[in-house]
Amino acid sequence: MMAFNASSSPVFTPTAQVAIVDALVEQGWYVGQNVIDHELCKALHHELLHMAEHDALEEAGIGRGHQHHLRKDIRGDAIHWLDRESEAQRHYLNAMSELQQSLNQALFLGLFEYEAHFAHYPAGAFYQRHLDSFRGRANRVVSTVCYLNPDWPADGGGEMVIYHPDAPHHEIDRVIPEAGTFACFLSETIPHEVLPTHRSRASIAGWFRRNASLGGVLDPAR
Ligand SMILES: O=C(O)CCC(=O)C(=O)O
Ligand SMILES: [Fe+2]
Repeated sequence: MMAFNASSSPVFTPTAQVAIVDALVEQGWYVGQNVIDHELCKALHHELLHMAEHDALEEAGIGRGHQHHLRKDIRGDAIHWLDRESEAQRHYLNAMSELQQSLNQALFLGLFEYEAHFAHYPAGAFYQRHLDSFRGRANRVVSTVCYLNPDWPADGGGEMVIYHPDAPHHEIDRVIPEAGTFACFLSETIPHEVLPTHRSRASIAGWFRRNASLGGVLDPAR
């Protein structure tokens, strides 16, 4: 696995963290290009491709717990949950902890933990329009996506479409999954989808969560 030197550079560009918080307050979503350190993206991309080549990814499903099932007609990615097993993962997760603190200070969201998985969409895969959290479930509060693909071609497909919270068919942005791009949005209100990709597409999807207690049963982390 590619060694990654964490002492090299900060994960976020200095202004990004402030811009993310401001955008979430103002409009509920944020997209920035060249925001995540390129060397880090390269190391994380390498790690994901290595797992994809060695059958170390699991097919992603929908629903949690007993309701979890595969639906290739809804989402076609394969995933691996981040587990701090590499320096690159630890560096990324540490930056997300910092972002969590900024979000809590500015938005009083009471974010409690962060979970994230690598996602690999093979050519032809997509993820239909969805919300990452259901209103009132209070589990996933803020979603993040970090893209890992260098030199994504104009005809590569695989864009993430962000829709208006009050008009779920009204497109408000289309995000090219280029390495360095970071997206962040409120999980309960922002509908989004991944358009069919024409080539192998790599990303890290993550969620800041609140600790939701459901009738005394703690909502499982995943
Ligand atoms: O990869 C993306 O652009 C978004 C993925 C997504 O919506 C999800 O995993 O919930
Ligand atoms: Fe999503």
